[in-house]
Formats: sequence, C-alpha cells, structure tokens
Amino acid sequence: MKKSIKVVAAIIENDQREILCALRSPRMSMGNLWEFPGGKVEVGEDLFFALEREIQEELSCTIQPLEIFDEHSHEYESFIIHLVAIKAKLLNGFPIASEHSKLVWLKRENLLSLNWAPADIPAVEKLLGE
Ligand SMILES: Nc1nc2c([nH]c(=O)n2[C@H]2C[C@H](O)[C@@H](COP(=O)(O)OP(=O)(O)OP(=O)(O)O)O2)c(=O)[nH]1
Repeated sequence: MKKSIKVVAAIIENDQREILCALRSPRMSMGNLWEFPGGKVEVGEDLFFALEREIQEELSCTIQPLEIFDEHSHEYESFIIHLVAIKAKLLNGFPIASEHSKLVWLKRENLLSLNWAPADIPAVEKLLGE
C-alpha cells in the first residue's frame, strides 16, 4: 500500500496581489518543480502551527495562517499526498530561500507559466478563478 502524507502549503500574497512560489531544488524530492512553500505535518500537529513552523524553518520569516483555501489528495507514483493549501500573510521578516533554488512573486495570471508539482494544480487553478 502506498504511504500517505499530509502536507501544508502556504499561499502568501503581497500588497501587489502577487503570490509567493518556490522552486524545489534538485537535491529535494520532486526536484525542479514549483510549489507553495510548506512541508509535512507531524503526527498530532495543528495544521496552522505546522505551517508556521515549516515557513520559519525554510524561509526564515514569520507568517500568520489565515484560512484553509484548498484541500486535495493526489496520488504520486510512490505515495499519496493530502495537500492543504492555506492562505497566509507575512508577519515578520522577508522570505529567504535556504532549501529552495528560487523564490518568485507572481501575479495570478502568470502562475500557470511555472512547472508545478502535480498536487498543486487544483489550488493554482482555484487561485486563477478568484
Ligand atoms: N511543501 C510542499 N510540498 C509539496 C507541495 N506539493 C507537493 O506535491 N509537495 C510534495 C513534495 C514532497 O514530496 C512533499 C513535502 O515534503 P517536504 O520535503 O517539503 O516536507 P518536509 O520539509 O516536512 O520534509 P522533510 O525533508 O523534513 O522530511 O510534498 C507543495 O505545494 N508544498
């Protein structure tokens, strides 16, 4: 049976209505694909707390999670992901990539120009329709 993982991902929007997109590095699993920054939820962990923790670890800044925007399961070849995309705002600091290869802020209409992790497509499409 395939392993199931629960992952939280932050949809962070700036004052210009641009959304933060992160490129997974070639060293990471699913390398060279774009994602919303975040990571795996630990057992028993609150989703918003997990998101704050992951963003602090990965981007060295503080966010405030606002609301769950989209939840989807996606079956990859070797595991099943339950991806919870959560809208969030920057509270302190500015995102700095430590694990990712690149961070970009994009307007909604440009989001589909990136090569997204397949599990993220429903959330990206929902953002386009907002
Ligand atoms: N963070 C994140 N991961 C995503 C997204 N879409 C998607 O398919 N994934 C996949 C990539 C990874 O296989 C998995 C998340 O693992 P991760 O490596 O980012 O999480 P983590 O920091 O907790 O991992 P770890 O190295 O500490 O074990 O989910 C997304 O939008 N954000």
